[in-house]
Amino acid sequence: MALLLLRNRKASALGIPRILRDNVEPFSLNSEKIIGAFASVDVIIRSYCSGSGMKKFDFTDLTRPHTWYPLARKKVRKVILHVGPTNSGKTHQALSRLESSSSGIYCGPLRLLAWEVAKRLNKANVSCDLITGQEREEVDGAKHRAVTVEMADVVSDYDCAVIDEIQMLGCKTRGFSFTRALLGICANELHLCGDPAAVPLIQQILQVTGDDVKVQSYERLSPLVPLNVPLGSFSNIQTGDCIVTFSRHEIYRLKKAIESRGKHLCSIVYGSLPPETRTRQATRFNDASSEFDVLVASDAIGMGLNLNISRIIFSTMKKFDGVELRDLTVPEVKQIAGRAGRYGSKFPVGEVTCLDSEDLPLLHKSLLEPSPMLESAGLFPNFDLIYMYSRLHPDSSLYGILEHFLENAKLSENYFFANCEEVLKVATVIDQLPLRLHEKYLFCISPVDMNDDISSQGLTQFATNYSKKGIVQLREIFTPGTLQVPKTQAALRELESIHKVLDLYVWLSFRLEESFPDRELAASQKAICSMLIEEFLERLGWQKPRVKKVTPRPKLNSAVVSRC
Ligand SMILES: Nc1ncnc2c1ncn2[C@@H]1O[C@H](COP(=O)(O)OP(=O)(O)OP(=O)(O)O)[C@@H](O)[C@H]1O
Ligand SMILES: [Mg+2]
Repeated sequence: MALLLLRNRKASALGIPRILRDNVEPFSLNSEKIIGAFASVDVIIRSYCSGSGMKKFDFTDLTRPHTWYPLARKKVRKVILHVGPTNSGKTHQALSRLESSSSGIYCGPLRLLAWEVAKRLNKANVSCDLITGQEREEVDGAKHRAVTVEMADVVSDYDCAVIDEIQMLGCKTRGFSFTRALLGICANELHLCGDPAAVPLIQQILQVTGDDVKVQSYERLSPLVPLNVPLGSFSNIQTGDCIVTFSRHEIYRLKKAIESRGKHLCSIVYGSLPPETRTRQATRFNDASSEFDVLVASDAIGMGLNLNISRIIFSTMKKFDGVELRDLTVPEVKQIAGRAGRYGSKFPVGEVTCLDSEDLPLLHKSLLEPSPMLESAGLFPNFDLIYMYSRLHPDSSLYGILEHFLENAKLSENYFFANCEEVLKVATVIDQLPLRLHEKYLFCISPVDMNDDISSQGLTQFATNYSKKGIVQLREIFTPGTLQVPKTQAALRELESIHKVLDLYVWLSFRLEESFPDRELAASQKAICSMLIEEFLERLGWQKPRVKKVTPRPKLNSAVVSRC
């Protein structure tokens, strides 16, 4: 096994799932900025706590979050809400405006969407950087950037900004990053794309900012037809079908069941596949000349993506949400179904059905119902507030500070406090280490999956080594040259986890550059992981007994593996 596991396995029992995972950047942790910001924060604290006119400042008062972003508040932003059903051209319209702007930023919920946008802008000769928690692809002279929403920049001035899938501000875990982008981005024009269910809440939130808000409504560009007959049997699968399920085990089972009939080959997309593997699988499905003409996917395809899907088939209408097996919600059904028959794809009409007839009534009902109106948006204190609070309570652990915020935070009715259960779990581990507050905070918001043993051990090992030596060599936790094509599902799962640890190293290397010096090695090992996973996917299931016409891709070279 490539990872040298922790001696103390206790840490792995602390599960940190995916909450504030995709790198929240409410505070840029680069040393110069930290010192500068801390100095100004100290001035604020002194001014509140010194002298006879001392006034007690309540740092847990989060009722006026729009005041956290003074740069954005200097402008009256022209906010355009592009709302309508899926596949109605909302994002397209906002991107057209972004393309013609003198400078701009696109913020999306998925790396895949940010990639798509950077590609589109660069193709249109508008130089555009791609910035996600783990990637920085900078283009010379670029004045535009496509980012994942957690990387939204609230300290620069843009001509135009786009926040895609804005209804996600109601998401319990990631919502606060959308709120931060909504309140904090400083731009002349701010385009928000999403579900009409978010309109009243956004209008209410922006009442206090003084922005000029307009709503532009859209209709679906091509029809989406709910079918009255279920798929019934896999022998009815056709080219362009996408079958949706929510467990990894089911995805592999369905791929095998479809391919064993000898008519179709399946690409697969699910959340824990490395993002680059997901992109290649989706691209291969989209490519009309590829033999991979069917897609088996989880709801990882559910947001904003443009795929060549003719028919969505729900293999189930239930999903395990970490607590219980529940029915899919109306927005989930609409989002997923909305991937069929995208305008401009080779399928002008989209269809949607279920595998079993008993699921059809819920599908039909969900497609007819409007999404429930959003009532509040996520909020989380930025690092400045946490730091200020810590200065007044110097003995508090990060866990203690966060817990205090959680219990005492005062919010207006438009907001809810982000679910930070998972961050608290990391804080209990990190608080054991002799680290400064901002370092602890950084590890707490890193993209670690503490539900995953290997991933959580990776984080603990990185933080422990960092606290002891100030430098973390990748080789201390990872032995290059030991990666292999997985032969079993368990080995595949392990390789996916190793990919997550390498991804975490790369994430940390962008924030603690000198202390995590092996970014290139980690990135190259990550690439090898995804190639090996793809190798596994290709070997899996039934293969047509003839020469395959597959798009050339780098062959796995064992010499490369052992050299790295
Ligand atoms: N005016 C247009 N001209 C050409 N293509 C368009 C136009 N409007 C939309 N499209 C294309 O139609 C497809 C769907 O558009 P878009 O992605 O903007 O929809 P959307 O409303 O954002 O959907 P979703 O809610 O699923 O994100 C895209 O491939 C887009 O490029
Ligand atoms: Mg869109």
